[in-house]
Amino acid sequence: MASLQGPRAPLEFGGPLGTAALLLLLPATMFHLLLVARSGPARLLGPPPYLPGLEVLWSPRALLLLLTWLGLQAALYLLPARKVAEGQELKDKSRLCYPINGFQALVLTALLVGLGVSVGLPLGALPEMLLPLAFAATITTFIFSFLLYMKAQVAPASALAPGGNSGNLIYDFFLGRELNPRICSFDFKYFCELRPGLIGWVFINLALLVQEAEQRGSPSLAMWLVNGFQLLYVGDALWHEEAVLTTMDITHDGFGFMLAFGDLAWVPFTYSLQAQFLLYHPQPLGLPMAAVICLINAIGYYIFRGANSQKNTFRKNPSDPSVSGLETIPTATGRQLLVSGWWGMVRHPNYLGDLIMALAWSLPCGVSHLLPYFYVLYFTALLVHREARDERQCLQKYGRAWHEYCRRVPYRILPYIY
Ligand SMILES: NC(=O)C1=CN([C@@H]2O[C@H](COP(=O)(O)OP(=O)(O)OC[C@H]3O[C@@H](n4cnc5c(N)ncnc54)[C@H](OP(=O)(O)O)[C@@H]3O)[C@@H](O)[C@H]2O)C=CC1
Ligand SMILES: CC(C)CCC[C@@H](C)[C@H]1CC=C2C3=C(CC[C@@]21C)[C@@]1(C)CC[C@H](O)C(C)(C)[C@@H]1CC3
Repeated sequence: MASLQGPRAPLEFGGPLGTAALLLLLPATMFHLLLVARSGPARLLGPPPYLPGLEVLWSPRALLLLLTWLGLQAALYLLPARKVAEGQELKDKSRLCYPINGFQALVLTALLVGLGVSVGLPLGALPEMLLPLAFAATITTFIFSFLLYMKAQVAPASALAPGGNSGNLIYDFFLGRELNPRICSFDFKYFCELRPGLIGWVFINLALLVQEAEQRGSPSLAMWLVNGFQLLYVGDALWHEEAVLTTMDITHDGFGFMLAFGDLAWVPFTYSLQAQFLLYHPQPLGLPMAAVICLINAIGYYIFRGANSQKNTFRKNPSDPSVSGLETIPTATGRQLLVSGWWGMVRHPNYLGDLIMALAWSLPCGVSHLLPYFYVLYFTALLVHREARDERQCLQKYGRAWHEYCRRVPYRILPYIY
């Protein structure tokens, strides 16, 4: 099939071969982590304790639970929103509308789960279902991505993403062809990015905490910290939901296997790894160390939130008093680049804050195992790769002004180091 994207569009993730490998590697890694977290030695780099058969992985009950969860989150998405936000301008100069009711969905889900628990819903039984749930989520995302691929076949050219339309089936299936696949006003990518997986992650964490309390009388301090930090992260993402409309995922990437699997399977089942590890490998944690870890998380959050809010405010209204005094570089597009404040420190201060928080989420698990640090390692690789992708796109968008920005702010993520 002929290439549908420009002849100069570079292939990402190692092209068709790299993406074919990732189609297998990502689910395999997720299952490896789930199996190893509950094994005695919990060795990240060792073999899994056993290879589960279909009788362990396949459960109609788990599939039903997953579909009920997706249905519930979709229903909450469709509830009246406190605000409807406009997305970035599209190729055809139009803008899409998005409901801002993610935080409301989190609160309503908490109320519904609370109600369920009060009438006997066994939340503490969820950890035992993680393997079949992850399997159901994997199958569902393969089918979902296939449907998204088929839907893109009939989408107009203006609705296609800049990447993901190379003409190679595997590559395009992985990256995603359509930028904003929708049925009526229901936006699949926006829905998946922030709702079922992210909210599912905090409820899996909560179930692990409840199970720990059932096994040992009360949740450990380490489990409280991991739950608290990650709830703050998810609550923050939903509170600032509108900001996701300017991320690369929404404005640039198509919706295919990478994001569908990432949002619906990878996030809930691997981002809850620290809490999974703690349930099977309790770790002592004293108050002074807990205080230090809280401080690290607070510093990370302060940088992450400060940097993201500064850029979002500036992009929405450059004359807002909180950003109007900052130094900027003009670009040929009419947009400006911040060159002081957080964005004058490094070119991705928000990544730095996110990485500091990632470390704080792993530290409560002690230093006896590498496994709970998987998130820090994976996230560093993801953000370094993401930074390089963003850098390429910014260079294309801003040309000489971007070179000037790089000259004035030479470090990417970590001052004086990288
Ligand atoms: N937990 C997780 O798994 C993940 C979390 N994240 C987090 O998501 C958040 C969003 O990340 P992401 O979408 O990658 O990227 P950013 O929010 O960093 O956005 C990058 C864009 O910001 C704009 N920009 C860059 N430099 C400047 C500047 N100096 N002044 C003004 N605008 C600038 C450019 O777009 P333009 O000029 O067009 O506005 C650029 O394309 C981050 O906090 C990240 O840590 C990301 C991935 C995974
Ligand atoms: C499976 C692959 C290895 C890659 C999948 C990547 C996805 C898991 C991530 C891509 C960008 C993400 C973002 C968030 C979660 C992870 C994914 C989907 C985010 C919603 C987390 C919360 C933050 O506050 C945010 C800024 C809203 C994030 C946006 C990007």
